[in-house]
Amino acid sequence: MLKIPATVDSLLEADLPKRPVHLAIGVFDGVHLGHQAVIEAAIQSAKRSDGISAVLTFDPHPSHLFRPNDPTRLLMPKSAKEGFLHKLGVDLVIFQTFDANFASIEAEDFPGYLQKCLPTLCAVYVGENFRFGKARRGDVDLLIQASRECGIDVISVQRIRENGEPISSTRIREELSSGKIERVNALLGHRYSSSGKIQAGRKLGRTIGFPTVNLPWQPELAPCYGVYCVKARLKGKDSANWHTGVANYGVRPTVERGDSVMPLLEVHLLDEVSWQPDDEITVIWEKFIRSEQKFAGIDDLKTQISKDRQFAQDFFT
Ligand SMILES: Cc1cc2nc3c(=O)[nH]c(=O)nc-3n(C[C@H](O)[C@H](O)[C@H](O)COP(=O)(O)O)c2cc1C
Ligand SMILES: Nc1ncnc2c1ncn2[C@@H]1O[C@H](COP(=O)(O)OP(=O)(O)OP(=O)(O)O)[C@@H](O)[C@H]1O
Repeated sequence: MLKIPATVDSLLEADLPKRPVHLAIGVFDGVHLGHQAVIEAAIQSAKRSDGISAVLTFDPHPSHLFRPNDPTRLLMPKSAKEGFLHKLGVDLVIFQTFDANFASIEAEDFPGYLQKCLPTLCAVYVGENFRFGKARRGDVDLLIQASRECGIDVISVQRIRENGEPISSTRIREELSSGKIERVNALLGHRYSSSGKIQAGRKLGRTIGFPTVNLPWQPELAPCYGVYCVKARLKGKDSANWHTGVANYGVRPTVERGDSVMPLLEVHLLDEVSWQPDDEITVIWEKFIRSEQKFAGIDDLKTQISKDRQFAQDFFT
C-alpha cells in the first residue's frame, strides 16, 4: 500500500509507480455509505487492472473559502478520514488545498489538470450528483465530455439512498446534532468514534461510585450533549479488547458552574480497567440514552447514573 499524503500538484515529484490510477473525487466527510460506494468502485477497478486506487479530497473544506465566517463543521477529522480510507483499501490519499487558485479551474479544464498531475490517471469515480470546477458549473455530463478528450473514463455511481432519501454528510450532521447516534451509524455504515488521550479528572466520579476516564475531545461538530452507550479500547496494546461503558458528553451542569466549561467525554466502563492518564483510547458510540441534565444535587445525579449504567448493561447483553 502506498501511503503518500500529497497535494495534487506535488504528485509529479512523488515518483508514483507507473500503474493506472483509479481516482475517486470528493470531500467524503464521514466516509458514509454513499461515499463508500464511489470509493469501492475505484478500489475494485484498480485491483482488476493492477492499478492504484486513489482518493482526491480537500482540506480545508471548500466552505472555508466560500463562507469563512461560517464554514461547515466536519464529522471526521482529517487524520481519521485518511486512516479510514486506507482501512477500506485505498492506496493513495491526496489532500488538495482548496484555495482560490484551485477553485478557479474551469470545469472544462479540470480533467486535463488532473492528468498533468497524475499522468497515469485512467478513470475518475464520482457520485451522479457531483459538481466541480469554477462556480460548480461542471456536472457529470460535462465531466464525461471533457475527460473523453483526455482519454480518461468517468464512472458515475448512482446515489445511495435510505428510506428514499439520499444519504449525505449534511443529513448525518443533523442526526448527530440531535443525538440520533443509531441513525448516524446506520447512514455512515460504520460507528461514529472519538479518539484522544485520557486526562486526569477531579476524581469526583470515584467518590460518587462511578469512576470515569475523561477525554478532552473537541470535535468540529459536537454531538448532542447527553448520555450514550459506548465501547472503548486502548490504542496499540490490548487493542483487540473492546470494553463496554456508559458515557456522558457535555459540560456537567450539576457540578460545574459558568459558561466557559469545556465539554468532556467521560466514560464509565462497566468492567474494571487500569487505564492511566495519557493512555490513548478510541471510543465508539452505540446508543443515545438521554440528554445531559442539571440535577438538584449529587444524590439525584447518582441515582440517574445508576439507571444509565443499568440501561447500558441491558443494552450490551
Ligand atoms: C453515565 C454518566 C451520566 C452523567 N450525566 C450527567 C448529567 O446528566 N448531568 C451532569 O451535570 N453531569 C453528568 N455526568 C457527569 C458527572 O457530573 C461527572 O462524571 C462527575 O462529576 C465526575 O467528574 P470527574 O470526572 O471530574 O471526577 C454524568 C456522568 C456519567 C458517567
Ligand atoms: N448518497 C450518495 N451516493 C453515491 N455517491 C454519493 C452520495 N453522496 C455523495 N456522493 C458522491 O461522493 C463524493 C463526495 O461527495 P460529498 O463529499 O460532496 O458528499 P455529500 O454527502 O453530498 O456531502 P455534503 O452533504 O456535505 O454536501 C461525490 O463524488 C459525490 O457525488
